[in-house]
Amino acid sequence: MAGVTGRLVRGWCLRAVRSSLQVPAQLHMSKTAMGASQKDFESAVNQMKLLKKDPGNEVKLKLYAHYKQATEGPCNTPKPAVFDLINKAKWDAWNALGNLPKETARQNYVDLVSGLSSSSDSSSQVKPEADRKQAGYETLVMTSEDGITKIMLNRPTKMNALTTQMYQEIMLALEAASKDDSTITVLTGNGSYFSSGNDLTNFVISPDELEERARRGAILLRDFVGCFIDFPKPLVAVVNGPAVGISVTILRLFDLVYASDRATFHTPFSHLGQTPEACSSYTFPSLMGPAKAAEMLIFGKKLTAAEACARGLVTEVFPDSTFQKEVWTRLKAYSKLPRNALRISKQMIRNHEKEKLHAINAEESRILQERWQSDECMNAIMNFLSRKAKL
Ligand SMILES: CCCCCCCCCCC/C=C/C(=O)SCCNC(=O)CCNC(=O)[C@H](O)C(C)(C)COP(=O)(O)OP(=O)(O)OC[C@H]1O[C@@H](n2cnc3c(N)ncnc32)[C@H](O)[C@@H]1OP(=O)(O)O
Repeated sequence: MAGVTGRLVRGWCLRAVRSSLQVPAQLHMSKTAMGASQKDFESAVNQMKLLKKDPGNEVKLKLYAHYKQATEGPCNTPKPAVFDLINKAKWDAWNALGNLPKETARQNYVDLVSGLSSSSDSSSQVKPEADRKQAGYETLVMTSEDGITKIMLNRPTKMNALTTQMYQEIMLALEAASKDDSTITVLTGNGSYFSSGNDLTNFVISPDELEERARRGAILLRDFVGCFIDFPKPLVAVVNGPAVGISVTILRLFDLVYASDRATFHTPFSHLGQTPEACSSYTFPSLMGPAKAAEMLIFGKKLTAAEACARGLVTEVFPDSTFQKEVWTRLKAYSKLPRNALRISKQMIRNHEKEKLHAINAEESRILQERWQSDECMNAIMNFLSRKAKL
């Protein structure tokens, strides 16, 4: 009986909404953003030889230390005499990396060099100081100013619900932000919502397409979340209003989460016949304990901003009336901090669990691929679309 209902629902969805969905090609982040290969490392070493501007002693020491760690592992030479100042500074820098894995050191070295190259490239170009809006996005507004790249979700009349095009544009925007000369990257929403999560019209498809679309949806989801796991710079969420679904679960992959006191945090996965994503099945219990995580992820309890802050999901809550002013003043000050130190510190905090997060992301995406084809999920989507069509 349920199967028949499911088939009817799927047929109804197609007829009722008459959507002409196109399936865009899947987008993959470049290998460099995912982890530096030996080739990336060698090319960064060669790039350093061509650098025209002296990056200063502090940076040179970091480069030295990461080069040694990447090629030889933890510091293995005797400590130089106290008066041998240069060699002692080099030894201290290398020794300070402790047991940092070779791969991480290699990635950090590549990031350091790429930061130096992009800042020397940018200094050779004449760019206006004013807000630089970047063209080419239909669902986002991307701007760069004062060392901050801002990615703003821009479907305010649909509460910034995430279409498949939007997931792809966000991935492109993150890739661009990871390589630009900004210090901090911010994600925020235009209008009253931060985001209402996955756009449920992503499910408006014909029954014979469902299996293939679910397969592609799972790849899209995995790649999308993967970009956040791997994002190399400090990433800040400016949660301007309510957040639903994946726009809540993804927050644990940000480095700072600032919320207006008007924001709410809602993950109604069970109501939609779906299951948690963006690694939240692991990150939420580890953040707030399994009992509180269950309340959100299994039973769909909606949290206020203050509650989300108490559970560690939000860094700080601001009154809505002063939210934008206070947050941007704070971020502008942070963006003046030494860029490479921020990046390296972020990576030191995040690298420990990266591999685990990728594995969890893959598993959650696989489970959702099955869920999307279930009658429970299709019935829930139909309920939403029926209300929308005022049937
Ligand atoms: C085959 C499968 C392929 C799938 C590929 C996907 C790949 C990645 C998947 C990642 C998994 C993510 C999961 C989630 O995020 S689960 C959460 C999903 N979101 C919701 O359930 C929210 C649904 N929306 C609402 O409940 C309400 O709209 C809301 C409470 C957000 C606001 O209510 P309000 O009454 O204030 O406003 P309206 O409902 O009138 O909204 C205004 C218009 O915006 C449209 N809208 C809003 N949110 C969504 C949405 N999420 N999906 C689609 N449309 C949305 C709403 O319909 C109104 O539109 P109209 O003016 O045209 O009626």
